[in-house]
Amino acid sequence: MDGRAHAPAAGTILNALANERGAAFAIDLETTAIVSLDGSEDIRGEIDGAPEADTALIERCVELAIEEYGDGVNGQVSGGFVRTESEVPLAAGLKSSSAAANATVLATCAALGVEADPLEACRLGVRAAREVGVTVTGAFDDASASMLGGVTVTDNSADELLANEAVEWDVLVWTPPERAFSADADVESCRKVSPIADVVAELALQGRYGQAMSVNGFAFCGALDFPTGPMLEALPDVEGVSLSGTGPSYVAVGDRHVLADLREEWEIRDGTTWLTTTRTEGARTE
Ligand SMILES: Nc1ncnc2c1ncn2[C@@H]1O[C@H](COP(=O)(O)OP(=O)(O)O)[C@@H](O)[C@H]1O
Ligand SMILES: O=C(O)C1=C[C@@H](OP(=O)(O)O)[C@@H](O)[C@H](O)C1
Repeated sequence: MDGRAHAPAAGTILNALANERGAAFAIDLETTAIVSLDGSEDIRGEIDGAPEADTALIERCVELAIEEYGDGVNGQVSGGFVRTESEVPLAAGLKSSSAAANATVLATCAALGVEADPLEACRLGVRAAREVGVTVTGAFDDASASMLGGVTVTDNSADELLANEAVEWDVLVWTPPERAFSADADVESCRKVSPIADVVAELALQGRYGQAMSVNGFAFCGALDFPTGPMLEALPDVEGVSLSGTGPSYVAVGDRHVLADLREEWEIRDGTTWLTTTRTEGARTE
């Protein structure tokens, strides 16, 4: 019993580490999960190109999805194999963990021959992320953007969707070579910027996403000690620019020509850039 699914990565509008409200947008770079289910005792995970990386998240996603949706298979399925392939690096602030969890839950459902409700499937992946400790708030903001596409604004304390809007933007992403695991982020420092995060949440709920992003970027570069230089290179010509998640990537949105010029500046530094777009379609089964 095999299944395959894809889920997009995402960029940040509001980091939820300050007050548990977050906002994110899906981008056109994706993670694929391939799941094979059988009657074996255990679930084995593999991450393409990252043999040392922790596979607990995707293994727990398969396990929870079998528990939740496996009724019809009458004990024929107890274990299996899951493999992810990703266009974005892990722990770079581009929500690879949310994309991997969504793709894995949907691929498991496909293997079981079940069509899951997208938000239910998304909350299952968030539960797995909490259980294996790869998240601070559960990151329902990132997970819902990846599952539904477009922009989402959420309350991660209740895994509640506050807004979801399809947007068509050009997007520039820069990922430096370093990695920053969300679970290691300085949460106490992020909580200090919660009055600013409240303003960002209001801007996001009014649909003023670009301004929200830029305010978020300055606040969280300060809280997490990332440079504001890449933001100042982008402003004032872009619509919005921010540190994405807990870093180290930055994302900018705006006119494609402006982003192409900005890419030349960001490319002077080490790392990788992508000139891409938002995704209005979220995760999907093949
Ligand atoms: N493509 C992937 N496949 C499987 N697990 C992944 C993948 N990407 C991330 N993860 C899991 O999520 C953890 C990193 O999560 P996090 O620090 O939130 O990074 P990100 O910003 O990329 O989501 C990894 O240690 C790994 O357990
Ligand atoms: O673990 C978490 O609760 C979160 C991690 C951050 O994202 P990254 O995983 O991209 O760093 C942040 O943007 C998000 O709002 C909440």
